[in-house]
Amino acid sequence: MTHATEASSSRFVRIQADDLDLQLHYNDVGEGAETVVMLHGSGPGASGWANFNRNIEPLTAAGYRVILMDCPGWSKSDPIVCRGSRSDLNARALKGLLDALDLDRVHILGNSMGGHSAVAFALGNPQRVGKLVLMGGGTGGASPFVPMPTEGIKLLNGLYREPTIDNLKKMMNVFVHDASSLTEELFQTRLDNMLARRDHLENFVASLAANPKQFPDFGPRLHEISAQTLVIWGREDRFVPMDAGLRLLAGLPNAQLHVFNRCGHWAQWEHADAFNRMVLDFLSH
Ligand SMILES: O=C(O)CCC(=O)/C=C/C=C(\O)C(=O)O
Repeated sequence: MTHATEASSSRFVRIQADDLDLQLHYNDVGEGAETVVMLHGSGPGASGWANFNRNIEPLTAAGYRVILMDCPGWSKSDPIVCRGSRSDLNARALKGLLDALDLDRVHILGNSMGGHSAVAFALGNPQRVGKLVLMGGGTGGASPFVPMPTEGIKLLNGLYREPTIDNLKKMMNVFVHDASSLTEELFQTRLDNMLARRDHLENFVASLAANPKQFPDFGPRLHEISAQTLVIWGREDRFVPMDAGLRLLAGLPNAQLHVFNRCGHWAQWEHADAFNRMVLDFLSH
């Protein structure tokens, strides 16, 4: 079997859905009767491939088709200033992508902003959702325990305003529990991704100025989602605190929660092997 690369799986599609008319970039890997869509987080330079490079192959090897959607305003997707709910904007973009690909029903795995967007999609399109996996995200809203914005989000916003290698390292050191796992190569790749699209960086800052609360609190509506949901969190998450995972567990009728010890905001990367086994088990039962 040949391994897919970012380049070999790179695709573009024009979506025209409601008031959205833009070009989206996505990666399409593997073949299978069931499809898992992966939605990345909101950091500068993030993309589906950057967030999930340790998770694609185990899923495709198990027989799933994996679609990595780059949200509007990230990577090779079109730029946008978001003045309303970014969770809902991404959900509309996902609906446009699934319509274009003729996919009726998919599982959705979302990281941070991707989790918020997966929940927004499930609320608007319940019949199109198989199972949900939410890591470090799923709803906005205040933490009862941790001052907000959190340390990680402050660093993330600072990096958007001043995209330097020093600010990138400060942010990434807070991403993970064990910063010794971060390599110079990883920093450089992420820096290159960021600086390749200064329009995305500027638009994110403009979006925050237009609406500081880009990710609404879905708490009051979580009970509407009947999809089986696996919520995964890092105990040392300094971006979106673990109590958000408890709010999801309390609100989603069919949710279970797994908390990794010694883990920051990137559970799918920091604990990739255990994460992949857990997701495969969850999807197949
Ligand atoms: O503000 C929030 O609730 C979401 C923050 C978020 O999505 C951060 C994600 C960061 C990454 O995963 C990344 O940049 O790779």
